[in-house]
Amino acid sequence: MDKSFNISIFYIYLMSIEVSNLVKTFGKVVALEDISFKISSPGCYGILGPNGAGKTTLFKIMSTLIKPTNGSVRINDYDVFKDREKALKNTAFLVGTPEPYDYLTVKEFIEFAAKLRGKKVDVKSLKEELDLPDLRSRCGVLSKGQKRRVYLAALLAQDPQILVLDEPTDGLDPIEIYVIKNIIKKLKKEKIVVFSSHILSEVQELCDYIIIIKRRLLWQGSKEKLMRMFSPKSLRIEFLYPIFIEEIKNLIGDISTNIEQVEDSNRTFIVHYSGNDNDRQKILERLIKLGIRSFTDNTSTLEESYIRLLERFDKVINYD
Ligand SMILES: Nc1ncnc2c1ncn2[C@@H]1O[C@H](COP(=O)(O)OP(=O)(O)OP(=O)(O)O)[C@@H](O)[C@H]1O
Repeated sequence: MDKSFNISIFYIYLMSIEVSNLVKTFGKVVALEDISFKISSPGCYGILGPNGAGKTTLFKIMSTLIKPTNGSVRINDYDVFKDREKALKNTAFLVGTPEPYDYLTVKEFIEFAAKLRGKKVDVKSLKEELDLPDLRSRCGVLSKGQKRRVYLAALLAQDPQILVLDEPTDGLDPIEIYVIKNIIKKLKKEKIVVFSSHILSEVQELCDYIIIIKRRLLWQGSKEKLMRMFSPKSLRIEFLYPIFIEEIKNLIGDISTNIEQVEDSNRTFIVHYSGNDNDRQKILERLIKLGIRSFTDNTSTLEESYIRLLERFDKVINYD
């Protein structure tokens, strides 16, 4: 068997993050309550949750910045507190707003980061990839977005297997966001990228797997499954002639979960249904009697599924 193939299997096999029964309290505030999940293959993993849900607390524990009240985090099968050096050797964190050292030049800072991990770095190719500022500039004079890119470049220079990025695009301009998104898309093919952002279109674009926390773990699973389970499907139907909503209700009221009239139109309606293909077919067969001009399947967004999931859990979980 090809030797490089063997090595790459071994490399992938080693990558893992295992969070077990994690609890963190700050006095009376319970930030994390019994969180467990395991990540063990390359991809982009979105950690989502509303403000104060515990995401940063989780990342801080993973990076050993703070200790948990209970539970453990293992990275590449090493406990991050008991075997810190081995656990974090191939892991890079961008948590909070870390900044490169003011008095080092961009090149010096990136080389310094690589040296810390005993790696050689091609700073010029990183400059191209991340559209970095002049390598001779002192980091202290850079803008916020430039500093973020330089810091990210320094993390990449360490060639980690796992990257934990807490809101890496927060406060950046659209071009900078575009650059960082492209880097993540590239990295996730071979590495584990754990990523958090409040911009759910970004998460939808980048992440394959979603973990939602709100103090407790509310969801873990593929993005597709989340969107399938928490977004009822809908059809946008345009009729040939003006229609009263009651006429539609009379025909499909037993199948549709909700019918909305599109603003300023008495011909276009959004018909929500369970997502079942048979129901979709029945809706169209029955409404054809009213004269359909066109119809499209409305695609739902991750944001809609996320909001729906939180609403559902808020009804059953008492967070007080
Ligand atoms: N050092 C601390 N002392 C006291 N309470 C804290 C501390 N750090 C976090 N908390 C509390 O723990 C909870 C979780 O905060 P955390 O910053 O982890 O949330 P988050 O999901 O990252 O929020 P955001 O999306 O707003 O960044 C909040 O109620 C917060 O007030």
